[in-house]
Amino acid sequence: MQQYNSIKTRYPDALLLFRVGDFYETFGEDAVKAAGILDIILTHRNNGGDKTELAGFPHHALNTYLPKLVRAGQRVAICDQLEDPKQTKTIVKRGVTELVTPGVALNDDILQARKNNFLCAVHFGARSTGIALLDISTGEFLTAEGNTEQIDKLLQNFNPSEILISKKEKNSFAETFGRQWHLFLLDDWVFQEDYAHESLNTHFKTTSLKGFGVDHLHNGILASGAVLHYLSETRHKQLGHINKIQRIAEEEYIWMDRFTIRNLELYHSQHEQAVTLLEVIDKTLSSMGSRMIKRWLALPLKNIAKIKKRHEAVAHLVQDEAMLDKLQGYIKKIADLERLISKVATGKINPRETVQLKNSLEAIIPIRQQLSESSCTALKKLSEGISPCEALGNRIKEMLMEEAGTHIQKGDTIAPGYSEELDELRNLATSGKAYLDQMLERESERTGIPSLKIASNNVFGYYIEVRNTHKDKVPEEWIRKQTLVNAERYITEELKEYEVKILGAQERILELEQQLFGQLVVWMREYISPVQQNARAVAELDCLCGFAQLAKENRYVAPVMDDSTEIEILNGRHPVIEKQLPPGKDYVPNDVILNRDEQQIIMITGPNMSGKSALLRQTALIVLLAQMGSFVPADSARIGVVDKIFTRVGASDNISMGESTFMVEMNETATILNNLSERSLVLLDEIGRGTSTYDGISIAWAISEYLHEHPARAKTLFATHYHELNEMSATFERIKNYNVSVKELKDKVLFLRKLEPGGSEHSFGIHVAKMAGMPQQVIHKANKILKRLEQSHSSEELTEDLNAVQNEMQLSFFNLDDPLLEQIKEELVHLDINTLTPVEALMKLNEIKRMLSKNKRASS
Ligand SMILES: Nc1ncnc2c1ncn2[C@@H]1O[C@H](COP(=O)(O)OP(=O)(O)OP(=O)(O)O)[C@@H](O)[C@H]1O
Repeated sequence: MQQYNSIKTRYPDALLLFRVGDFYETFGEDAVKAAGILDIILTHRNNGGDKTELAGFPHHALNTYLPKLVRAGQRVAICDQLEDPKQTKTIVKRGVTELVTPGVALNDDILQARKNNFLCAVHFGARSTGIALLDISTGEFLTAEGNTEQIDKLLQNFNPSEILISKKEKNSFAETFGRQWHLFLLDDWVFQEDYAHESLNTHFKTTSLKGFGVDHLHNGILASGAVLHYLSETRHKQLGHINKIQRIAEEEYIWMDRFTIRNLELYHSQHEQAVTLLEVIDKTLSSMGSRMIKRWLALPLKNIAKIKKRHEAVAHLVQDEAMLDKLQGYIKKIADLERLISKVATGKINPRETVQLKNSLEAIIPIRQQLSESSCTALKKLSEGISPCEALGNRIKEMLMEEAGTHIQKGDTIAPGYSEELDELRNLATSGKAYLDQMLERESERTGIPSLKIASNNVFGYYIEVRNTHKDKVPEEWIRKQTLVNAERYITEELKEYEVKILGAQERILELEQQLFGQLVVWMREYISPVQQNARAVAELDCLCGFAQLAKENRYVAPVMDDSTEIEILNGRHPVIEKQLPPGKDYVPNDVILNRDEQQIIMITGPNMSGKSALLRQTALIVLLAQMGSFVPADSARIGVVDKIFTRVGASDNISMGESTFMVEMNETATILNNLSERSLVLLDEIGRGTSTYDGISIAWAISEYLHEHPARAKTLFATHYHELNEMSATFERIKNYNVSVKELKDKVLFLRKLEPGGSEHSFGIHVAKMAGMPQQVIHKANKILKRLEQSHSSEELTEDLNAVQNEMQLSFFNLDDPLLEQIKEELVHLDINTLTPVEALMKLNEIKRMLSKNKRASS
């Protein structure tokens, strides 16, 4: 216990698995935790009068229990015996050999094959925030810095399993990025410039970080240094596979903030059962491809040439079915090269995995051949990134048995013919049987005992067994060892000698096999870089083949990309909803045309459930798919490259942040309006519905007007219940009205789901309530109230009011004498100070401050 306590004090925040003989034991609080998580028995032992809790499991079950502990959020320190207990008379030396944490895991049972497992560090600087992300299982090491919104988006995209921050930043982190993350706090001194540079340069064996293009990222480097610090803290020393650090070049990818990522349900869904875009489009066959497609989805391209290259490859694969089949056949045979080569670096690869590595490299050779012969330049280019690593494959083939197992200690790993010494020893060990048979025959003849038997057991090794009837014929020199009911067992000098030889040979075989395998693994480290490169090429090819497969299965077409600012989608469909319609129901396709000169804002009205949201989302998803390099669900699509996609859904709940839903809605919309660009695509779904009707209409109107008048002329789809907004098209030339058509039957509504020019007259909310099975009385009453309301304040009156206001006071960006003053006045005039909470007041103040600083920037 003394030894245990001294080790435990060094790992106070980890659960310590303490190896005792064949068991891993946990004690005290750790035991209580482990017993709860693992559902194993909690016992007590008397520790000098004190009762200590105890729970343990057999050492060979580590791979079963360790993942459970880590998934439950535990950091687990594995404390092993560092010497052979047989060789020591005192207490066995023990030490922690690995600290496994949610973000630092190499064990296949903890990792998910088709997902990256990122460890992250975040550092708040004075002007920007730095982030570093590392997947130790693949060797990817990324860094970036930016404002908190950008960092937030990266956190959403990369979804790290563990985040390192300095102790003093704990609260600011939670306030800025939420409390859902698994944090680990580091001492403040870890985030120091000298220390970070030194750690990184020592690790990469460089003198400066210039070569990686990250040397200007001051805060990013601090975060990256913290990541490396944590790796050494967790006893990870062999990290040759982490051979570069890359900047996440955000400016190369479409900007989507976290609301958009969430609203579009790209890879997380808001409801448990809902299907995400990723689930529909991921047709990759390898884990490497699956991890890459997630990255492509998180970071869709803006560079037309790069996008076109992907489209070109997909088009080729769609056309050449035979090639697609062949390539996918080879991809299926390739194991997770990226993770296998990481295991080479960390020394954790086993013989079976090494053979898998060789077989995967063999499957790559025909891929390279196919690609290099292709007439498609994009595919041909991909072949150049593949290196056959023939020497590596050959060496493994020469050294290892094809059916080598997972445990080197079990032997049968090194192929015959590789080592003369090994072959001789094996001969000796296997020729034993014949030798024994010979001896048996000889002794039987000599003694005249017909039923002699040679066998062995753990107690006294090899023995000769003689049945009682022949006991008297046993020669004198045989030594009796055991008496059974019907027989006696003897050993002889010859048998003893033989045994020593055989056992010695077996021991030496194991030793030699381990030694040779160890040498092979060290030698393989030379190949880390080319194998990683191969892994990337296979992943990319897998994604492209997946896109081709997706296109073929779902009738997707190649989008035409250009650098105009127009979007023209003909008969576009929603990629996810179309897959979920019940049999016999077809998705109704629709055209969406947006541009900056004529049809900048489409105002879509239509009853609940008619398909407004679906139309908005499908437009964003089609753009996203196109810019990821995929074909799109439409008859045709021409897309001027988009640089930002914003989506906002009215009254989305965000109670966890402690803000009112309407406040959140307004905050989110404000972010959009402050970040518009000429290439932005804005989707507003029922913005304004989180408040009273008149408030809602007014806000929706003002937002639409702002978008229309803003010099960026961002392309916008605005779905709304407020048919009053249709009046805007009369005044604002680039706002066009459309409605999602329905057919009104006697007392029900038929959804036609076709987008048609023109507004709609009412909202049909009550029809939907009826469809939902609301009791008759409620429907009846609702209809009555609606009639009364319509009479007392008709929508025409409301529209007239709005128009009057419009004439009185047109929002303008340039015409007002002092637009800033006007804006601030607008902000404040409707405020009721008495009902304002302090937080709301602060936010208001912040908004005004932002206006001022924006104005200052614009004028300078
Ligand atoms: N074009 C379409 N073809 C076939 N089914 C569709 C289509 N568009 C939508 N749907 C179906 O209708 C359902 C409702 O669509 P959606 O949520 O877009 O309606 P909405 O008009 O936004 O409704 P609300 O105003 O209540 O939010 C979808 O879940 C989908 O099943």
